[in-house]
Amino acid sequence: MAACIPPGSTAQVKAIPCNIRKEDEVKNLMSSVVSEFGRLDFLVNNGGGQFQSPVSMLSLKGWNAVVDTNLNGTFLCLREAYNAWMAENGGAVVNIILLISKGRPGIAHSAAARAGIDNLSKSLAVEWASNGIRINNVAPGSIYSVTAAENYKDIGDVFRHAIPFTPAKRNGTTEEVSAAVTFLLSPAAAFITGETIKVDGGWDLYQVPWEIPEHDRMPAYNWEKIIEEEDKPKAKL
Ligand SMILES: CCCCCCCCC/C=C/C(=O)SCCNC(=O)CCNC(=O)[C@H](O)C(C)(C)COP(=O)(O)OP(=O)(O)OC[C@H]1O[C@@H](n2cnc3c(N)ncnc32)[C@H](O)[C@@H]1OP(=O)(O)O
Ligand SMILES: NC(=O)C1=CN([C@@H]2O[C@H](COP(=O)(O)OP(=O)(O)OC[C@H]3O[C@@H](n4cnc5c(N)ncnc54)[C@H](OP(=O)(O)O)[C@@H]3O)[C@@H](O)[C@H]2O)C=CC1
Repeated sequence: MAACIPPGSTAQVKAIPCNIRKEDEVKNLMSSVVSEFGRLDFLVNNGGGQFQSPVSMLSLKGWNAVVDTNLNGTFLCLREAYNAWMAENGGAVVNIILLISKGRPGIAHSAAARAGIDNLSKSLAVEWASNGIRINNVAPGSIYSVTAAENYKDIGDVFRHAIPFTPAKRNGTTEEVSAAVTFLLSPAAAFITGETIKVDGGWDLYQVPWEIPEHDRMPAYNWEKIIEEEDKPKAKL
């Protein structure tokens, strides 16, 4: 990242290790930023992820790991950024979530956690408005990155698989996500809070990439049969 800073710029980059699941590490991260740079104007909650699994196969430990990372980690970062700086001085926050409007079969644990973040953002957009804090979400579609591809290599090429489900017929880029994040943090979004921007090439409006096997396990509602059952003599207790 430091190598990307143009010569002559006053921008600085500093890495501070932090596991967002650890309360003390999150507290240290936020207070270190304030003591090092004197302010904390923006927070982007980007850390997150999941593994693919049908819910029926999920252990509680696996569910907890994903909820802890995505929902609890975001909560801790929000609360500590507020305590360390934003309560007194305002700020702008962007949470990176998932496309969730149609559920996310296959990664339901993460979708549930991200839906929690989506709703948390709406609550905080109101709770923290008088502190001068705006909070929004970005929901990426299928965005190719070397690190994400490496994470899913065991279950096939998920990024190639996503292309037919994306009206734009391609994956997005990390720069296209950053553009939306930068907009939401900027004064250009001064009147936007509690909102989610999808950066998905139209994915969310299109199909859900989940095959439902043919089945007849959902019988139609049958009025006559219900009346018949109700007319039968009931057992006396
Ligand atoms: C439709 C198709 C969509 C396919 C998916 C397509 C998604 C595309 C859109 C989204 C893209 C992205 O998000 S890109 C982001 C890419 N990066 C990531 O996703 C990072 C993923 N990794 C993580 O965040 C973390 O490792 C995380 C998953 C939260 C687990 O945290 P921990 O390290 O603490 O947990 P672990 O100790 O590894 O595991 C705890 C338990 O979790 C379960 N567990 C962990 N990894 C597992 C795995 N691969 N398969 C099964 N179960 C697993 C086991 O029960 C583990 O217990 P034991 O059995 O006892 O070990
Ligand atoms: N790529 C895509 O198509 C999509 C991505 N997203 C989301 O976008 C975000 C960025 O993902 P992407 O860049 O693609 O993939 P990456 O795997 O590169 O990014 C995930 C990041 O989260 C960090 N992270 C995970 N757990 C923790 C933790 N406990 N504490 C601190 N940091 C943590 C990882 O850190 P480290 O490298 O140190 O492990 C990594 O930098 C994630 O939230 C992801 O779920 C959402 C939809 C689609």
